[in-house]
Parts: sequence; structure tokens; C-alpha cells
Amino acid sequence: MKRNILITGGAGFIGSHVVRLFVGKYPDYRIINLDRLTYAGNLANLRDVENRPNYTFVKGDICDYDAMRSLFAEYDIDGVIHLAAESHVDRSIRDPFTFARTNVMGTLTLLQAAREHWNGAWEGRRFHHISTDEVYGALPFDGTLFTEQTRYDPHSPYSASKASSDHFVRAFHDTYGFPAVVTNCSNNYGPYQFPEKLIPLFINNIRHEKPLPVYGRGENVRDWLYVEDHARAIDTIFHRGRDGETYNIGGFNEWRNIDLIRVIIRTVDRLLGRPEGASEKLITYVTDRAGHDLRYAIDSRKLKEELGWEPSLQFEEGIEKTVRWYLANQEWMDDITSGEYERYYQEMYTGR
Ligand SMILES: Cc1cn([C@H]2C[C@H](O)[C@@H](COP(=O)(O)OP(=O)(O)O[C@H]3O[C@H](C)C(=O)[C@H](O)[C@H]3O)O2)c(=O)[nH]c1=O
Repeated sequence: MKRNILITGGAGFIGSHVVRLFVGKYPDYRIINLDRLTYAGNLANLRDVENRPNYTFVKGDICDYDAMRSLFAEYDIDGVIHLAAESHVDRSIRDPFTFARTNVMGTLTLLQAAREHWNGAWEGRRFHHISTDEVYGALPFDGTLFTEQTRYDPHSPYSASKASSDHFVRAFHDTYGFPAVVTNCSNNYGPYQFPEKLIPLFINNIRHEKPLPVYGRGENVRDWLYVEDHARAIDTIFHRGRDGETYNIGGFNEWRNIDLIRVIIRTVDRLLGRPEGASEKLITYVTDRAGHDLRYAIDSRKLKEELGWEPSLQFEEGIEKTVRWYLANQEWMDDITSGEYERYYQEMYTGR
């Protein structure tokens, strides 16, 4: 094998798309997918690649230092794409400790295991840390964008934990010369996303004619990127980005939540053969998310100018593809939304 790449969190939403891309595109790489299989990790996301000869799944916890050291030694890992993280803002508001443990301590544990294994021989090695635009805080409605120079200003326990992990990665680069790169991406959408996030949650609720809980007045703005475009950006930066650099990844595709929700409603209603706008009645304005960031919008010109990446999919096309996927993969959704999920859903979304 030409390279041994560890992808952490590969059974999650974005991770599974990165695993699929790398396993298919690089048959001479061994891809090791490390995942703890928490509620958000799902091996069903990878059924189509699980028998490929260059793919290995390992169940494990990035916080377990001894296990990480053994893993690096066993597979002689030379590249890491680190996606394993707790990622849902609402959960972080209820349980910040879990976010500090996984996102901060887990990242530090992995960094330390990589540093020890590579032992100063940085050539040909790379640690690619996947992060979020939420570390930059919130923008007003004035057309400004987050750039790589924007000061960190996280507001939620989730974004604070990701900001801290980003700082640890940069500290390893600056202190030890450790070969690391950080990317900060905007909101992703597409197949295999856990239905706690806005788009899959709302598609599923519309199908089942359940209320659509719009936080506050639905005026917050997010910049949406199709998940396969994110995976392509990671591929580009992992191979051609410069050590010690940060790259922002975004869609130049800002939507007010309520406008996006109306697009989803129209698309689902049409594909289910319901009268246009039939599901508008499901829109339910609920108590806002605490500390809800007003607007995220990312400037990814550096990535385009230096490495030539740009989003490939128009939003209308991406949403159509996404809704069709969820409607065609009901079994996947039904498996996830049985058992534990129902209890979480009741706690989270009823009586807000
Ligand atoms: C679940 C839900 C969300 N919302 C609102 C809250 C946000 O303004 C927007 C999107 O929420 P969501 O939780 O899907 O995503 P963000 O909080 O923007 O964060 C996401 O994008 C960043 C980049 C990450 O880094 C996070 O990991 C990822 O979860 O819809 C509602 O109005 N109702 C709902 O039921």
C-alpha cells in the first residue's frame, strides 16, 4: 500500500463521504476508519465500501491513548483525517462535558499519538483536522464573510470545544513543527446526515406530518455546502494544502432558515405528490436556541485561488438530490429513528 490513512469518525455523516471518496479514488491507499459508533456513527452509511480490499474498520475511542498508540503502530499510519467529533450544538448546550472530552481531549490524544509515532520524521506525514466555521462566532447581516484571518469568537459549548481543538493542532505545528493543516467548513447537507440536524430532521418530519420546530423567528442565516463537495475539498487540501495553514470551505450559498425550510417543504410535498405548500401548516415557531448565532457565511477564496477547489453543485440540484435520497432510503431513516432517538426527540422538540 502506498499510504496508510486513518480517518476518524468515518462512520458519521461527513466522515462516511470522505471514506467513500478515498476508498474509491485511491485503491493503493489503505483506509482505516476509526469510529466509536456513538449514536451518530452508523456502519450502514458505508455498506457499499465495507468489503473493499483497501478498507478496514476499527471500533475505538480517540480518547484512549494506549489504543491510539497501538493503532498507529499496527497500521503504520502516515496520514490522519480527523473528523471524529460531537457535532450538534443543541446537545452541547445540554451536555458540554461530552463535547470537551471528545473534541478537546480526543483531538489532543490523537495528536500526541501521531507525534509519538512519527517521532520528528514529518516528511510525507500529515494530520488534517476538520473543523467548523462556528469557531469564528456570528456575523451581522452586513455581507461580511469569515476569512482565515477572522478572530476566533465561539459562543456555544460545541464551537468552544472545536476552537480549543483547532488551537491544539496549531500549537503542535508551532511548537514541534508537527505537519498539520486545519479546515473550517460551513453547514453541510446531503445523504446520511443524522436527523437531529435541520435538513434531515425536517424532511423526515414532513413525511410523517410532524411539527417543524423553527427556532426563534427563522431569520438566522447559514451557508450550505453539499457534503460531497466538502469531501472533495478535504481530498484537495489533504494532498496539496500547506502545513501550518488554515483553509475555509464554504458554499457561497447563504439561506435564511425560514426560506430554506420553505424550499424543503415544496420539494418534499412535490415528490410525495402532495398539493403545493400542503406542509406549510407544520411550521411551528418555538423557543430560540440559547446563544443562537445570527449568521454564518464563509469566504473560501483562498482555497479556490491556491488549490483550485470550488463547489460543484448548485443548491437547487443538491436539495433535490438530498430530498430524493431520504425519501428513497426510508429504511435507513426508520432504523435510526427507532428506540433511543424517540426519547431524545420527545425531550428535545416537544414543549420547547
Ligand atoms: C435542528 C434545528 C435547527 N434549527 C436552526 C438552527 C440553525 O440556525 C439552523 C441549522 O441548525 P443545525 O443544528 O442543523 O446546524 P448548526 O447549528 O448551524 O450547525 C451545523 O453546522 C456547523 C457548521 C457545524 O459545525 C455543526 O456541527 C453543524 O451541526 O437551523 C431550527 O430552527 N430548528 C431545528 O429543529
